[in-house]
This record gives sequence, C-alpha cells and structure tokens, in this order.
Amino acid sequence: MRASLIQMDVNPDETSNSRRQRAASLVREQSAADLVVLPELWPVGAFAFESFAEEAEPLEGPTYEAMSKAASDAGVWLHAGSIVERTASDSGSAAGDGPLYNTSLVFSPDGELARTYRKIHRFGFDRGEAVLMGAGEELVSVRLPETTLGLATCYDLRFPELFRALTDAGAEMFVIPAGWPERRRSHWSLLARARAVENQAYVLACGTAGTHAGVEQAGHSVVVDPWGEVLAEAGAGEEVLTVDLDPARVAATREQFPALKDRLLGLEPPRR
Ligand SMILES: NC(=O)CCC(=O)C(=O)O
Repeated sequence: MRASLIQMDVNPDETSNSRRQRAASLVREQSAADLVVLPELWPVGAFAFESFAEEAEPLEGPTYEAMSKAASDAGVWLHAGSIVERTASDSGSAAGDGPLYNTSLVFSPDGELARTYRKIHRFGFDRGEAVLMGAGEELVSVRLPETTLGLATCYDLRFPELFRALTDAGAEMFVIPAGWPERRRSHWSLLARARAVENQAYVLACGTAGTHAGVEQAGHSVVVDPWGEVLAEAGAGEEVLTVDLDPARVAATREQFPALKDRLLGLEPPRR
C-alpha cells in the first residue's frame, strides 16, 4: 500500500482559493498512491485564528468540491486534511451561524465523502481554536480495503487515550493532519513514535511548511511503522513524502510482541 503525504507550504502570500487549486493539482499528481494525506487547516492556516470566521466554509463548500474531484481524478483515497467548518445554528433557522469546527474530510477513490472527523482536543488553552471552535465528540475510523484508519488531528497527538480507543475500535493506521509549530518539533517527533509503539500501529503524520500568523511551522511530516521505526521523514519545506507500507505488519507485530494483550487497566473484567 502506497501513501503520499503532501506537506504544503501555508503562507499569507497565497489566497485560500489559489492554495485549493494547488492542493488539487498536487493530489492529482499522486495517482500512483493508494492513500493521499493533506495537513490540518491548510486552506487558512492552523494558527490564523483571525481568519477562521472569514475563511470558514460549509462542509460541502469549496474545499469539499475541489478535493472530491481531485480524489476521483487521481483514483485515490484522500484524507483531505481539515477545514474550518461553518455549521447551521441549532434551531436550523439561519444557515451558517452555528459553531465552527476543525473538520477533516476523507474521500473514497470515486470522490464520495467517506467520513468526517471533528477535532476533539482544541488547541490554545484560553484562546485561539479552544475558544473559537466547538469540540468534536465522535471517534472516527475508516475502513479501507487494506487496513483501518484511525483519525486524529494535530493537538490530539498529545492524548494517548484517544489513540488507545481508536486501537480498540480496530484502527491499524493513524492519520494525523497537523499544523505543528517548529518551536515544539521535538514533541511532534517523539509523540508520533510513541503513538506508533504503544499501539503497534502505523502513524502517518502530515504537517505544514512555511510561516503563517507569525508561527513558523515544523514541517517534518513523518511515517512511523508499528515497531516505532521512522520509515520516512520530510524536511522543513513543501514536499511530498511517499512511502510503501505493509498493512499485515500490524497484526504480525501485535502477534510477535503481544503487549496489548497484557493490559490490566481500563478493561472489564480484569484479566489477571
Ligand atoms: N494546531 C494544533 O493543534 C497545534 C498543536 C500544538 O502546537 C502542540 O500541541 O504543541
């Protein structure tokens, strides 16, 4: 199974419309891949909080349209990263005045929307995403012919219980679009490997390059195998990281080193 992670440069000199067109062409160029991944909030920038409201789009908005077509043109599964999703109000009376969400879109090779995932852990403590967006509440996995993807977004990487729950739900490959800053790059690399090792799963973590809203991005997208080995790692700039994966390695690793079976906490009834 071949995966291509598109580590896009997100900077304020490019409009979201032009970046959408560029993303669509980059996806079309990956027709040799089975799975293509884009980063978190690439149309607007994960730290461009001031632009969230203006750049917010309905689920079936311009990013959806462009990515659905790009997925079907390339004939690939496409994790299209995330958008600022504008929702209708609870009453349904006025379109578009409900909460915003950081929502990921996954398309099948025929361009159909397979699943969405609303980021559960919002970044920013008492500002930014944490106050501007609603929190997702649903664990999401996506069944592909070769494997099962578990979805998470950027700051979610710091919460191991999410990944353990996805593992319990059958995930074998975590796909993590991100807009991770350079300042905490060491955490990114460490946590990506930790989530792979502790769950004996592949990690595909796709970040952004460039600088937006004054925040230099880490780049360094990474693919880690179920043993915790780094299979491929990008540099700091825009880059497509392509790697061949063997989904059978997940079951093999879990069988050869069955640490997941030795869990004692959080399981009912206790195993020992
Ligand atoms: N966009 C994000 O979720 C940023 C997360 C981050 O900077 C961190 O966890 O550190």
